[in-house]
Amino acid sequence: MRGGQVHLDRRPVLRGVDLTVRSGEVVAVLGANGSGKSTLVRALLGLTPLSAGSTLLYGVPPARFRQWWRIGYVPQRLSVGGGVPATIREVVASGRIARQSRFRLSGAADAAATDRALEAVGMADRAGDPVQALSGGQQQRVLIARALAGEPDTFVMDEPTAGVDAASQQLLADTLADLVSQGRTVVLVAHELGPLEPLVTRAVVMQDGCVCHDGSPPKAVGAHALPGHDHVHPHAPEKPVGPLDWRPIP
Ligand SMILES: Nc1ncnc2c1ncn2[C@@H]1O[C@H](COP(=O)(O)OP(=O)(O)OP(=O)(O)O)[C@@H](O)[C@H]1O
Repeated sequence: MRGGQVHLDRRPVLRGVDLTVRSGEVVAVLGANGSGKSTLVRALLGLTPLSAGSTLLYGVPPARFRQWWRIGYVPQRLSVGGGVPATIREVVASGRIARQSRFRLSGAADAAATDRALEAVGMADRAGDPVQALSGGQQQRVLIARALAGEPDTFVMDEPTAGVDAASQQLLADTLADLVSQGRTVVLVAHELGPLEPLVTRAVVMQDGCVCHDGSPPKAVGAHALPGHDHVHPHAPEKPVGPLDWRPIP
């Protein structure tokens, strides 16, 4: 992206962003609520139109880009079934569509990739269940599996671990670590990196529609020590008081 600007409701939401993601990088897009993280990744992919500047996917403007199988996008918001009754397996298998054509419909390779993706998110035993019956975190795992099934070169994931339990977060981290070791590229939006933290090679921090930091990821602090971090944790435990908090005076 060069000089990328986005206006939503006539309000500037991206204010001139320059960002080049190179092959094999694992980029974490961090920042406070409303700083423009989701808008940035959507605009990078051409899903949200720019009001100024330009963006290229593998060197091609989104409107002319034809190799969509190379990109696996995991949106932030759920609506996996889109209101249409569908099983988990059907949604995950739809991740193969960009690889299919009028001349080559679904085959054995598609079924195998769908099976691997279901396995990777721990959903193989529920493949026949309707997606509508799943919790938010489970639906998020289905969206991740859909992207995995497409076997893309680049994953663009908007808060892939939001609402996802710790075991599934670790499963995702292990799967991504494998893919990264094979040279895949990852761009992920996150509030908390959690188990994904060791994978991250570069942090891009958004603040009020601008990139305010682009470089090495913070060490072992998640997003909390970064500028612009001010989001609220409604369920954050109170600091313990009493005997547990007691420390000897040196
Ligand atoms: N469809 C829309 N119309 C108008 N304003 C929007 C729209 N979508 C997002 N915005 C505004 O754009 C700004 C950036 O939103 P965005 O979702 O990109 O932020 P974010 O950093 O991803 O936030 P969060 O961490 O809460 O997901 C916010 O102020 C938001 O209110």
